[in-house]
Amino acid sequence: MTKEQFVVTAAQMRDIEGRIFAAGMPVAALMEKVGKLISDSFARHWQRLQSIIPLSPSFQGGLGGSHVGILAGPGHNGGDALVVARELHFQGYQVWIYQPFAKLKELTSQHLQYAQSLGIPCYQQLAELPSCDFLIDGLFGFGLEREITGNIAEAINHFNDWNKPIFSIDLPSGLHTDTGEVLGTAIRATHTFCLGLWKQGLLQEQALEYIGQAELIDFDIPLADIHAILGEVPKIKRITKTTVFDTLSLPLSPTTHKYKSGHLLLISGSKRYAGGAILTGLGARASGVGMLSIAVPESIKPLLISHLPEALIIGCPETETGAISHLQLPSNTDLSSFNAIACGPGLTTDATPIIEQVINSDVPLILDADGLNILAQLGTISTLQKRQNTTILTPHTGEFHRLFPDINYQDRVKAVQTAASQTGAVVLLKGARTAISNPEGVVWINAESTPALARGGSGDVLTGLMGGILARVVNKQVNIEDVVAAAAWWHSQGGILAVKERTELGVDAFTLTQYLIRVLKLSIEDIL
Ligand SMILES: NC(=O)C1=CN([C@@H]2O[C@H](COP(=O)(O)OP(=O)(O)OC[C@H]3O[C@@H](n4cnc5c(N)ncnc54)[C@H](O)[C@@H]3O)[C@@H](O)[C@H]2O)[C@@H](O)CC1
Ligand SMILES: [K+]
Repeated sequence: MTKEQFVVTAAQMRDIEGRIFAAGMPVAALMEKVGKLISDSFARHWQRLQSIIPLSPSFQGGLGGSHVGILAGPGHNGGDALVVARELHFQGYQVWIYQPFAKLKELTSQHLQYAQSLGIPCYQQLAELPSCDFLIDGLFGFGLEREITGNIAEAINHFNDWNKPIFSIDLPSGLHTDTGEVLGTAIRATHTFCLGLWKQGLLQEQALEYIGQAELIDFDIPLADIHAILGEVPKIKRITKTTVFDTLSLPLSPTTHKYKSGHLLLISGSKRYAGGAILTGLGARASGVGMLSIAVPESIKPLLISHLPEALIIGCPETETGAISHLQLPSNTDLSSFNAIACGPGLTTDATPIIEQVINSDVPLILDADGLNILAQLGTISTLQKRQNTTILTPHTGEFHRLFPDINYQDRVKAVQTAASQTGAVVLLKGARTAISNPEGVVWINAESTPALARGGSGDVLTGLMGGILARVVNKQVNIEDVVAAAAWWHSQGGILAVKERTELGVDAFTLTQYLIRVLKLSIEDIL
């Protein structure tokens, strides 16, 4: 595993840190190292930002004219900030410190004393602090243990109102390290320098409006110490490019043939929602699946053929409302002919018999959209107990609530873990930070995405893409949650690339399908 994949709580980080100190690393030396890494990273951002944001009227250009406000708290987060203050001072920035606390930890107090001896102005009263071009927030890190109130809360709100770039050290002060909840009030950072390992709270949706652009500052925590606390196979992980490429099974074997590259059956679409079937098909196309069959109502078969000439389109008898009434597979074919089935987009809830049929089959199955709505009507847990083979559920929040009305989804990580353990399925809960859990509670979080994907049809593309990957690799001893994670990552990276080229408004679901192979190509080039 790479450092980028680990996710820790405050307690775990403290234990990991404790091992490093017990092994002989001096606390002060580590703080020094971290402070230097932060100031270097800040300097890189400063170079970029000074050219694009309006600076204070007194700004003269050059480091000396750039006013940096350092917000220093009472603990070691404040200590980090004070090391940064000293480093930036020596690099030539004009630095001011805001430090409103009466009592500081020993090391923090020493750094403050030295900074003051260098002539760096230090203010305890907010009103005395001059206006700054940038702020560095070291008020609280993972040691925040209760709500922020009084003059500190007022100061945080005041800094947020300044509308200047704020660089938070470790995490924006005021966020709960594990849940991302705002404890009273919190700094709205434009950048967050997360120290050492990703804190769980930074991957929670409720934190997103506060963390801005987040980056990991790697300060060389030994892997042995991480594994000693998180276990050999950590429970909660962040999806990265490396994990995805381990799962995609590339390059192809030179002797492969189409059936070795998987056969996927998509069951999707209705007369009313024909587009869902097309988008699911185009998502599956990008997966490189060897054989693609798509079951749709007979009346939309010509439309599907025109969009996906490579696929076998199976026209099925339809209900009066234009939904598939029952599957009519070609002769010599039954459901066991397929490596995977993905089912749901555009079906309408009139397709109940189809869902019952695929649930009763012994084939790896993805249920999405109306597939999930029908499952909820049938009774989620009792119905899935009948399943022998892999099941993947891909709800958005509304569908999740219909499937699992008793599970509180405020803490999304806990919610997917509970849903997966109750059903035996792998559950993916869609959102700005999609979370995926297997029944044993192993969780993947997709930490990079774009709000541009919050559009109709985007989920259909994901279902097709995931179905195709599943069919390709399901017989290759992969973990099912890794397949789901690979699809989620690929889908959102496609969206991110599309935003770069077309803006956030330019990523309709069809356009997204056109970016999937492009982003894969760029990622492969990046890895090689
Ligand atoms: N984990 C590591 O290995 C490293 C951690 N470092 C830094 O150390 C930080 C953690 O340091 P600490 O444990 O000292 O914790 P913090 O610096 O996050 O803050 C703890 C202090 O704040 C006080 N406090 C907590 N909640 C408060 C509230 N609501 N209102 C007022 N005061 C409150 C506590 O009494 C304590 O004095 C990290 O976030 C990081 O910045 C780095 O120095 C180097 C390496
Ligand atoms: K902070």
